Amino acid sequence: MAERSWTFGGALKGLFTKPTIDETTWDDLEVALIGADFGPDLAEPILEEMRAGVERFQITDPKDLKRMLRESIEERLAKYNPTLTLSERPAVVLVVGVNGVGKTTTIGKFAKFLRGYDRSVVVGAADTFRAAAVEQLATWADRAGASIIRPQAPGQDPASVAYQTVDHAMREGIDIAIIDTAGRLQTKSGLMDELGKVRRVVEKLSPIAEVLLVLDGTTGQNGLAQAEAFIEHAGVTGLVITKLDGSAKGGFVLAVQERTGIPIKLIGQGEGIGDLTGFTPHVFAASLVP
Ligand SMILES: Nc1nc2c(ncn2[C@@H]2O[C@H](COP(=O)(O)OP(=O)(O)OP(=O)(O)O)[C@@H](O)[C@H]2O)c(=O)[nH]1
Repeated sequence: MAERSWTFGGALKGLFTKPTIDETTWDDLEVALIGADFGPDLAEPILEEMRAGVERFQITDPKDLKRMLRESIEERLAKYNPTLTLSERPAVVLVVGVNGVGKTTTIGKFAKFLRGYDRSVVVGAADTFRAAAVEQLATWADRAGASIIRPQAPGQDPASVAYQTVDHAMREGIDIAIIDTAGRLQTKSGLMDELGKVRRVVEKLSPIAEVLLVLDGTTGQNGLAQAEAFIEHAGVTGLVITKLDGSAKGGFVLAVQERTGIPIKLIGQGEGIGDLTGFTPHVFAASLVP
């Protein structure tokens, strides 16, 4: 991840190469933070903290300010625990989020990621209304070396597919069951009812280990507004931020964690099957402020 290019790093470059810290430093830093989608709620306190630090430690070298910024971001990112809880057997993972954010791709990448740790995986295609979605998921499962439970007929009750997936995992001794869910229904309450039913039915067999909400990192704060219903109703335990490859919006990662109080657990950085990593605040902060 460290070798990825982050536009935010570029935005800060000119800033930290000036010979000394002056009044323009603060304007430039504010513009850079807002531009990188930290949002005003975070940009303000970070700026204040940096100003106070510069004063207190009599810092004049922009390089020292840069180090202080990186440390502050890391500390803020590390406030939540990014560890996935997958010790149950099977560990049931529900993946939720609106369509188009990269949910299917993430499930494929996640299955591959887990296979890399020698965990067996079954994915459940509980987004049953779109045949194309089932096929797309099947392709990813195949590439990842995971098995798949599909609906027997289009439009089959998503909860029954989810049930069959967990049941299959239990019978076959499969370590992880990842369940894809619908991202859009006619109404928000319909969607939440459906998710609620999936949960109840699955929980008859096994506790749910993780509910991962997938968010598109390029849509920033807007994307978060779209996902509000999931946060309120779906019992989300972790966030997955996708499409961060080459994104200028890396600050969104910190903003979304602070706004929701839900830890980031996975980061998607490309369309390839290997382009998913766990979330490591130290590495991420170093990528944001290189
Ligand atoms: N650059 C980049 N593209 C991604 C990433 N994750 C997903 N995508 C792309 O985003 C698009 C949508 O991804 P899907 O996985 O189909 O999204 P979805 O949420 O399942 O959407 P539906 O299939 O419409 O429900 C695809 O073109 C993916 O290749 C990522 O981390 N980086």
